Amino acid sequence: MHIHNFSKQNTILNTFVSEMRDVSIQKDSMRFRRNIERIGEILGYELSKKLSYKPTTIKTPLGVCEIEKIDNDIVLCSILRAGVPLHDGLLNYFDKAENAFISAYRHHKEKPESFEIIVEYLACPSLENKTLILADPMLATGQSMVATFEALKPFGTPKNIHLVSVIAAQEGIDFIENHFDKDTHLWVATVDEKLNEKGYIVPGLGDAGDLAFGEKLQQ
Ligand SMILES: O=P(O)(O)OC[C@H]1O[C@H](OP(=O)(O)OP(=O)(O)O)[C@H](O)[C@@H]1O
Ligand SMILES: O=c1cc[nH]c(=O)[nH]1
Ligand SMILES: [Mg+2]
Repeated sequence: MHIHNFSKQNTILNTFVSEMRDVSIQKDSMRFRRNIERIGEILGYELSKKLSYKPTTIKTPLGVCEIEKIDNDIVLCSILRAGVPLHDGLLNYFDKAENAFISAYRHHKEKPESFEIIVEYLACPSLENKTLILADPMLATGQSMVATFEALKPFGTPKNIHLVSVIAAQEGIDFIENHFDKDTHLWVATVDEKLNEKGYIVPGLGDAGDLAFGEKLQQ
């Protein structure tokens, strides 16, 4: 897997991530969602450098010019709920992309540290020979990403796959590397060192879905 971790470069991306982490700022849910969206825009721009391009002739009022334009059929798939603002950011740039949505949530069994991933809702176009961008801001254990990928398999085989996250745990990256093809790209704003006993990323930011959309009752 090709891992693109942008945290070592000094850019405004780190400011957006820091606002999402900061307990004195992150409770402003509009800013939290907007920061995920802005990160989606930046990572979308970065991943566009790995797409295929073809020369296109553009007619202006004064003449013609040759411009290299994206040649990929993109399907943008995000994992509900926290994936929604990241989806919006990516769709701001890949405005012609087809879209897929999948629900994946942690169902806690008797103990808080034991959970399974429940996939229920799935709406997806054909993925055959397309470029799949799979977006979820948090890559913790990696189980949601892998469960999503498995659920998408009946929809066809994508030509290339790009995974987009805001914060990943190294453990989650190690897990998904065993399930995705080695040509897969992971675009991530930052990588954190560990997970706690409940599978939350440390230092991380807490529960991204709750911060973006409010707390939910446990199922
Ligand atoms: O890598 P994993 O260990 O699978 O964890 C990551 C998942 O956890 C979060 O979703 P969550 O289950 O909190 O759902 P929500 O977005 O509805 O809050 C996040 O958006 C990922 O989907
Ligand atoms: O740290 C984590 C792990 C999973 N989901 C989140 O929202 N945060
Ligand atoms: Mg959540």
